[in-house]
Amino acid sequence: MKAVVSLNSGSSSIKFSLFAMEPGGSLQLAAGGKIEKIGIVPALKARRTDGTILLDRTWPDGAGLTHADLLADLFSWAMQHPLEGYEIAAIGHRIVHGGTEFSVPRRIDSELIDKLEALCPLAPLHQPHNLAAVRAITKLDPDLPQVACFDTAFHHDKPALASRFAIPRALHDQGIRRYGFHGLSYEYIARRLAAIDPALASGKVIAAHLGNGASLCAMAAGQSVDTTMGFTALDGLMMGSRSGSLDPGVVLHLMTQMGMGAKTIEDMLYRQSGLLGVSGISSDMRTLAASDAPEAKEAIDLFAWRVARDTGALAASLEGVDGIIFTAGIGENDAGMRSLIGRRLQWLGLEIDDRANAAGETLISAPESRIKALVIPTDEERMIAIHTLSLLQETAQ
Ligand SMILES: Nc1ncnc2c1ncn2[C@@H]1O[C@H](COP(=O)(O)OP(=O)(O)O)[C@@H](O)[C@H]1O
Ligand SMILES: CC(=O)OP(=O)(O)O
Ligand SMILES: [Mg+2]
Repeated sequence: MKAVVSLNSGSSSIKFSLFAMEPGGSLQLAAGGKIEKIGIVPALKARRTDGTILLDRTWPDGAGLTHADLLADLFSWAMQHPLEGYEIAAIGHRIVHGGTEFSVPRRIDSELIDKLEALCPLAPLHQPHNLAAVRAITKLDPDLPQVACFDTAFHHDKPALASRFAIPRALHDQGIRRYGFHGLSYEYIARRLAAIDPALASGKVIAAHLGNGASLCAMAAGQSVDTTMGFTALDGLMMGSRSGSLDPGVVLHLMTQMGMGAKTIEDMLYRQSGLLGVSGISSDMRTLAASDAPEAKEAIDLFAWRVARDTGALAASLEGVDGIIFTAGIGENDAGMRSLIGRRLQWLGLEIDDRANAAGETLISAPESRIKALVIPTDEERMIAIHTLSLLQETAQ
């Protein structure tokens, strides 16, 4: 049977899935897995949908292994152990930055790769890894169709005001504007919410994608109207190792008063800040949650405070809010964090049902809550596969 493979290189993880193309046109997950904790202790797990473990590996001394090293390992394993019964028809990739030019999925060719390469400085934790995977596959099989699915695309049509920085117009015209990211995740959440709670999906919703990268998206009737990330995925919320929004005066001070160069500042803001910088312990929320150190607690509290503060800002963008959705690694799994955020949003009328929250149910708000809260696991890989398949079908016609 023909299949589509999705590759999603995040900042701390590489997620992958193989979807069988069913005769009726639907996509059936056949196998999938992830490499997580890249840069700390990488761990790889892959399993078939029936639960059979295909691969289970950790690299205890692998803090220095890059996305490219781990991808090379994964590809060489996949070449030696092809899933019997499946013929790969195409590979879809999450490409974090599409810039001003790319707002719909595109078939990848060398010209597109060159244009996307130029955007690497705007997403140093993602774009180089995304393109490294594209190139590695081109080398293995130059004729295999590959499709780029952009994280920025979902936000492309948000209102003009939400796309503009208050800087000279000419810079906006040159592309220095608020793009927004995690779009494949939000697109998937919008679709799932329409199936789970259509009335809520047609209202005003704030989705919180809280993973190693973290952002919020304000959605009106399933469309993005505002989001916390901007020109780059450094903006907005505090993240695993990223600072999130920062007074731009700090950057000027670091340069002019402390003699720091651009590369040093980039490393500090992207790789040494966020949960890692504030705790001094780890960028990984599980490690902080298990720690007794006051610095770990402060990092966790700051994370929750920043989420609550920006939720207030997006509620103002939306002029109201009917529901909040938690998703991604922290949002889906960390009931303690959801509870901390929930408490800070009581003023908005949110009442978390502690039992439902601890049990990891879908609806975690209490019946008397004025706004709903839901936990919906994201599936960027499925969204990538859906786009890849529809592009294949369009070009085949
Ligand atoms: N059970 C859990 N409890 C708390 N945090 C978790 C849990 N599982 C994963 N996380 C956190 O989720 C984050 C990774 O999220 P993920 O969405 O997988 O990252 P990426 O942005 O790399 O795709 C890490 O901070 C990790 O500690
Ligand atoms: C855009 C972004 O931050 O992605 P991730 O959460 O996968 O790092
Ligand atoms: Mg991610």
